[in-house]
Amino acid sequence: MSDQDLRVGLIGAGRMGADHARRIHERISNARLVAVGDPDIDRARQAAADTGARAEQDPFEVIGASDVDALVIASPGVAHEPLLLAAIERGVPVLCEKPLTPDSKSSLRVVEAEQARGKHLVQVGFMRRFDPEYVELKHLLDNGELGRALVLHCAHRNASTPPGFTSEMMIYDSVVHEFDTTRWLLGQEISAVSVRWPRSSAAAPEGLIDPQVVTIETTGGVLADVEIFVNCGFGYQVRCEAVGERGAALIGASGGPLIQQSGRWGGNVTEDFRGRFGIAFDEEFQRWAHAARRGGVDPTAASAWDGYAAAAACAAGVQAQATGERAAVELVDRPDFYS
Ligand SMILES: NC(=O)c1ccc[n+]([C@@H]2O[C@H](COP(=O)([O-])OP(=O)(O)OC[C@H]3O[C@@H](n4cnc5c(N)ncnc54)[C@H](O)[C@@H]3O)[C@@H](O)[C@H]2O)c1
Ligand SMILES: O[C@H]1[C@H](O)[C@@H](O)[C@H](O)[C@@H](O)[C@H]1O
Repeated sequence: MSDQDLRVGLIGAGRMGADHARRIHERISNARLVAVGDPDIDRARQAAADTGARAEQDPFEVIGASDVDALVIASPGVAHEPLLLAAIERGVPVLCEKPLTPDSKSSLRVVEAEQARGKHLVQVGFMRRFDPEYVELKHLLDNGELGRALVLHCAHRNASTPPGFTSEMMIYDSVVHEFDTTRWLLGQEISAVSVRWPRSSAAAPEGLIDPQVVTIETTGGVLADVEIFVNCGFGYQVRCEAVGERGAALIGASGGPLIQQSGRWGGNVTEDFRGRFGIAFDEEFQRWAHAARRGGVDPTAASAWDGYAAAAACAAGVQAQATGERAAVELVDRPDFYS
């Protein structure tokens, strides 16, 4: 620990926030956790325990604290907008968990507030951009080894959903990752979204149609299909196969080492995102801490604009889900500030 450390305030101390608290305390160099804010003070205390950080019930106390140099927001997506606007007003760098906000109008307000402040302060926690396999896939696409990309086949499976998880959340909380990876991998915007579904799994909670199949169209003429299955029961899987004119590449299909033991042959499936993307989260946070110590954001991470563009695709996805019709994505012109 040194006087030069980035002093981090964490907001939201649930599953993700508690994991980020440990990450900052144990693995991120030149950063230390100084405050944790959560309306559920017990959770704040639990996440702060053994880190030397204090716990606050009012998240805005953390945002306004003079000993906080930078913020991590890990409250639910519906709570992000007011927290982000307060952080931008204070002028501190913020790593906000995905989604930036659940809908495109509120995401646009965040983008406008950041522009008005005149400084890049917000980055969005689309951690797949830091996953070694995704990085390699992007490299293959960028250097043309697969030829021009034509199709992406994606599968996104969660073992189960927390209480209150809605059909819309399958889009703006889950498929939002594929909206971001599609834009990032291809360097193209999303132009339209369609959603269809097979018969629902008996394991789907009441009111949820699960799985669903989302089709993404891009401005460059690529099609991506996404199987989103959030109560698959067996674990966490995220796969992406890119098919190009001269080859195809698949990531996320291996389950680590091939094990033969006690009548069993095969690999492992991780329980949740913490196992599958642990390295990506660490890399994301280390680079963010480095940039935030200089008062800015990591240029390789998703910006507020990327968060807004993903939210606009989510809006089309939610509309397509409700109407059964293909929905076009409505996006404002990209300001020079984000070029
Ligand atoms: N990148 C990933 O793979 C990944 C994985 C899981 C969650 N997330 C994201 O992290 C965020 C949190 O998700 P989670 O699964 O930890 O949720 P969670 O429900 O487990 O925890 C959320 C916490 O935020 C607190 N909270 C609620 N309203 C708040 C407010 N206004 N201000 C501050 N705190 C508030 C709750 O009391 C709770 O402790 C979401 O944005 C989610 O999409 C990202
Ligand atoms: O909030 C979580 C998280 O973003 C996971 O990475 C994703 O797989 C889940 O579907 C989502 O609900």
